[in-house]
Amino acid sequence: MQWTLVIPLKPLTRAKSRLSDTAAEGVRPGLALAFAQDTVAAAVACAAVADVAVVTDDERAARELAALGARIVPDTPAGGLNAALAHGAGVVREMRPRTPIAALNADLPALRPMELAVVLAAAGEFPRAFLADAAGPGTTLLAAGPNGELRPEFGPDSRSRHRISGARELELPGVDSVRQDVDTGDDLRAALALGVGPYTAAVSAGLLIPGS
Ligand SMILES: Nc1nc2c(ncn2[C@@H]2O[C@H](COP(=O)(O)OP(=O)(O)OP(=O)(O)O)[C@@H](O)[C@H]2O)c(=O)[nH]1
Ligand SMILES: C=C(OP(=O)(O)O)C(=O)O
Repeated sequence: MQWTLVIPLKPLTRAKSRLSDTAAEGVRPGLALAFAQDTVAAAVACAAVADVAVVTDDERAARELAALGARIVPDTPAGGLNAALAHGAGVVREMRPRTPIAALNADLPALRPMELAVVLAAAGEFPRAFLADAAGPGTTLLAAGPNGELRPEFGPDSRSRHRISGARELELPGVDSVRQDVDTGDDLRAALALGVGPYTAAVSAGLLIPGS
């Protein structure tokens, strides 16, 4: 099965506010972009992925991520993460009516293409499925098969929201890189320990991260 991924990215100057104790205000936009670049590069390199659509209004991110092979979808004026994902999924389905779709967070700097392929193969067994984030209460990937709607419920407690919505939770060993999103300094240390991609490695080399 060949998937289309929908990756949401808010304007870089507003991104990653919970990293304020780890990265100064002037550094956070570049760090958020680096996370997205490593995420998109790994997604594009995944054998199970036919197309990557990034939903963003950020011009710099759009330029850099298009250069990696992503299709850019302008954000919806409705605003908010779930509206952006539903909008992106709608645009994708207009172009490819029966493509399976997976929403993927843009903050997975350790993402490995092989692990993403394992998660997508498992997701393909169910009409809707999701993967919890490494911290536990969140979600990093939500998938819908060829005939299913995404119905995203990202945000606080999205793991239980996705479970309640009827999506199947994927419990898989060996897919840490798909679960390790980065919201806090501790998350960044965990991602660096897994091994991040080249964009995040370059930017985080300039940060003094205690404990890393
Ligand atoms: N296109 C789009 N993406 C969004 C929007 N809100 C959040 N996102 C993206 O959704 C993912 C999770 O977002 P959040 O956890 O809310 O924001 P964040 O920038 O990762 O972190 P914080 O600022 O610390 O909350 C990230 O990839 C964001 O860039 C939105 O309104 N539009
Ligand atoms: C929006 C989510 O991600 P984050 O952990 O980045 O807030 C989520 O887990 O639903």
